Amino acid sequence: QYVLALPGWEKTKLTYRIVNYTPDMKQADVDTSIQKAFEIWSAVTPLTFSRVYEETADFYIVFVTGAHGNCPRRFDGPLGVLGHAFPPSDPFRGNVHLDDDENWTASLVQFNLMLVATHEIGHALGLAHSGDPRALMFPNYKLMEPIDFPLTQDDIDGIQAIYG
Ligand SMILES: O=C1CC=C(NS(=O)(=O)c2ccc(-c3ccccc3)cc2)CC1=O
Ligand SMILES: [Zn+2]
Repeated sequence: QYVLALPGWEKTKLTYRIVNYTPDMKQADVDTSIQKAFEIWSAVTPLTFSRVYEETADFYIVFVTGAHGNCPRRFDGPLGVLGHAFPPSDPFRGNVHLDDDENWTASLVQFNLMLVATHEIGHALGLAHSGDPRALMFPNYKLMEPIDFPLTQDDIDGIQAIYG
């Protein structure tokens, strides 16, 4: 009986750690933005995400710039790529890196952390980019109105194809 290599995580109870903070925002706003980003995905999947503080976690939210640690990818200074994350099939899975050469906000001013974090967490859960310009997994950042943007059906179809 072969084990199906699911493109997603093999468990539904997942944990995340906020490793460091950006100087652009109040720490409480970072906490809230990240929590909401995870909630968006847990609302449409059987997945749950709980925050841990010291021990190992499934997801690490890290603010970094340029070349960072042993990460195979590097950032490009202000603008350009805002973040990157690794799919569940990748040995770096769970790492969600945000480019701290960007200006991070909790408002409509770019770049809204919750928006970008939701996109990157979508990747970390196994989603690729979407062709739907309204989708959260669309490759280009654009501010969504209103700020409590809903997932599009395209995003929901994508994540439910993996976690059903
Ligand atoms: O794998 C990649 C490669 C390039 C990326 N570009 S980005 O960091 O500028 C980015 C682009 C779009 C978004 C986004 C799109 C729709 C809604 C919310 C965010 C977030 C980040 C993001 C990414 O995850
Ligand atoms: Zn990285």
